[in-house]
Amino acid sequence: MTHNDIKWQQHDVNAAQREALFGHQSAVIWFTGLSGSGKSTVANALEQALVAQGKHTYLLDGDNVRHGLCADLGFSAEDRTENLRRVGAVAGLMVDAGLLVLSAFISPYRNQRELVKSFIAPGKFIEVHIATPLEVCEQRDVKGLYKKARAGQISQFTGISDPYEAPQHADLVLDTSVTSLQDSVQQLLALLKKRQIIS
Ligand SMILES: Nc1ncnc2c1ncn2[C@@H]1O[C@H](COP(=O)(O)OS(=O)(=O)O)[C@@H](OP(=O)(O)O)[C@H]1O
Ligand SMILES: Nc1ncnc2c1ncn2[C@@H]1O[C@H](COP(=O)(O)OP(=O)(O)O)[C@@H](O)[C@H]1O
Repeated sequence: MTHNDIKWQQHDVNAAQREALFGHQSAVIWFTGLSGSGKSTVANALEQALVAQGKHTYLLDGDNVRHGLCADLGFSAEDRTENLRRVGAVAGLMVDAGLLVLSAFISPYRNQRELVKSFIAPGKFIEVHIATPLEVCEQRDVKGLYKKARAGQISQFTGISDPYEAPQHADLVLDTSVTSLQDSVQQLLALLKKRQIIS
């Protein structure tokens, strides 16, 4: 496929104007971690806190995106990369629209997270590692998937039969086995303020 015949269209309304209308910066708060680590729970609570402050948000969640935009994809390394490429592109558009985007994807490989970051304007990609230990995630087994993975009923399950490459330079690391949900949200709000994304 070649894009030589497709030219980028410049529009007159830009991201900075949309941000000004919303009264806050746009950014992506990218949660990465094992299944059951707490990505969705923390992202959901942060979104509630941001909306309560009048911020404009959208939460992209792996489980939900895989019902639509990425319904054709599985869990091979290639499919996960394509899943995250599409989500990265969508998140980039949402940032351009002026939104605070929260995302909850395992995103297990460093190069996949770098790919996502490449879609986002510089300084607007905040990586949050939900570093809850595997033993705790497995004990929680929110969806019964670890049990199935251990029984060999699910292949390529992250942490069991597929790798998880922890971020080396995350903007924030939260372990939900020792940090309360309320504390996680407070730490995230403080980080967004420090980065001057929200006031
Ligand atoms: N093989 C395998 N490995 C990991 N996870 C699996 C697998 N099969 C199904 N699931 C369920 O799919 C959810 C992960 O989807 P993601 O889109 O976040 O994964 S990825 O970023 O593309 O790796 C994940 O959701 P969370 O538990 O919310 O993380 C699982 O519920
Ligand atoms: N301090 C905490 N922070 C976030 N989640 C917690 C915490 N303590 C227990 N949990 C539980 O852990 C589970 C995390 O599941 P979930 O958010 O779906 O994880 P993920 O999206 O990473 O798969 C939920 O059942 C949640 O109630």
